[in-house]
Amino acid sequence: MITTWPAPAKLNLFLYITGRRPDGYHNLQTLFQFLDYGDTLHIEPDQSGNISLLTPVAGVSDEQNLIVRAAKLLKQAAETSNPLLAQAGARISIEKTLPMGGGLGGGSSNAATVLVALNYLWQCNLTSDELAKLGLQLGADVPVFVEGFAAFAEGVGEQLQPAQPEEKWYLVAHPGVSIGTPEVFNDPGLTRDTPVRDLAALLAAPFSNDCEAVVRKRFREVDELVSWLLEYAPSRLTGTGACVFSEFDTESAARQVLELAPKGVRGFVARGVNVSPLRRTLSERPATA
Ligand SMILES: C[C@@](CO)(OP(=O)(O)O)[C@H](O)COP(=O)(O)OP(=O)(O)OC[C@H]1O[C@@H](n2ccc(N)nc2=O)[C@H](O)[C@@H]1O
Ligand SMILES: Nc1ncnc2c1ncn2[C@@H]1O[C@H](COP(=O)(O)OP(=O)(O)O)[C@@H](O)[C@H]1O
Repeated sequence: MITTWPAPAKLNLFLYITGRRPDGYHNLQTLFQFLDYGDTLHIEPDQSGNISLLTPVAGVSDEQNLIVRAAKLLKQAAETSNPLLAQAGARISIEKTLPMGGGLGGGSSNAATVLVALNYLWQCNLTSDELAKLGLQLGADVPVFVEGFAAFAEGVGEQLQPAQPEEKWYLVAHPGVSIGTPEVFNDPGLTRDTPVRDLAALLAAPFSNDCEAVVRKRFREVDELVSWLLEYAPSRLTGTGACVFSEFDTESAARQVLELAPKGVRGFVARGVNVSPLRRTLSERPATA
């Protein structure tokens, strides 16, 4: 039977870089919230022993695709305690809506959805925390998508504590450029020494993103988009970009600004949600597949 699962986007409502680890990764303090908007995966479990992706993603080979890598990783991990899972297979297709390299976490969200969905469909019985730990091998953002609650994150993004930011409406705008995460983290001009603060202090201060200055400097398109949006609402970069978001109290206020968007700017309006659409979908399914 084909089953359908959401892979939502995330926003980094704030993002501060507090240091660089010996392995080159950066320590962060960031506030994640999900959007009620994203990709959709269709997954048909079978007994073929194979993982097939029926809809290749442009520019990403199947071996590199986080969808396929997540399915193989789960199968390998679950087989060690249940050899019957050697027969487990799946046919997966994706309706890709989220821009790649957009700072919306699309690839990480795809991986998390595959982990959560196949854990359910194959009845692997891994806990969310075990799945999140597996997911971290695929990307720093995967654990928050697996757990599925809005969270304050530290470490490289894997130390999570639940948070309840206000669920605002967002206009998310894409300036038409793709930005690789490593490109931003390798920039010599990046602020890497923001002092560590506790969550209460961070919530009380104006929210900002330490990546924004270098991204605006490197990409004129992002710089112009932020300047334009700031005329209407509080606006900033998500993750390492390229997307920029503006916050509004109502959907109609966000839509009014989207209608005025300059040529070349694509965008959408979505609600911020503290329980991810993936978690909601899972909780609505029968206890066993
Ligand atoms: C910084 C964030 C904020 O959400 O940016 P976005 O990618 O969403 O824009 C994420 O944590 C990114 O997570 P993710 O996209 O999964 O990154 P990964 O694949 O783990 O790492 C890609 C590369 O970025 C750098 N990197 C990533 C995360 C981190 N905390 N420090 C780093 O220095 C490393 O060079 C790494 O090789
Ligand atoms: N299923 C997938 N969807 C999107 N990107 C993927 C996927 N699998 C691997 N990738 C790779 O991950 C990179 C980051 O993509 P994405 O997560 O969408 O951006 P970001 O981390 O900026 O939010 C892409 O440029 C692509 O090379």
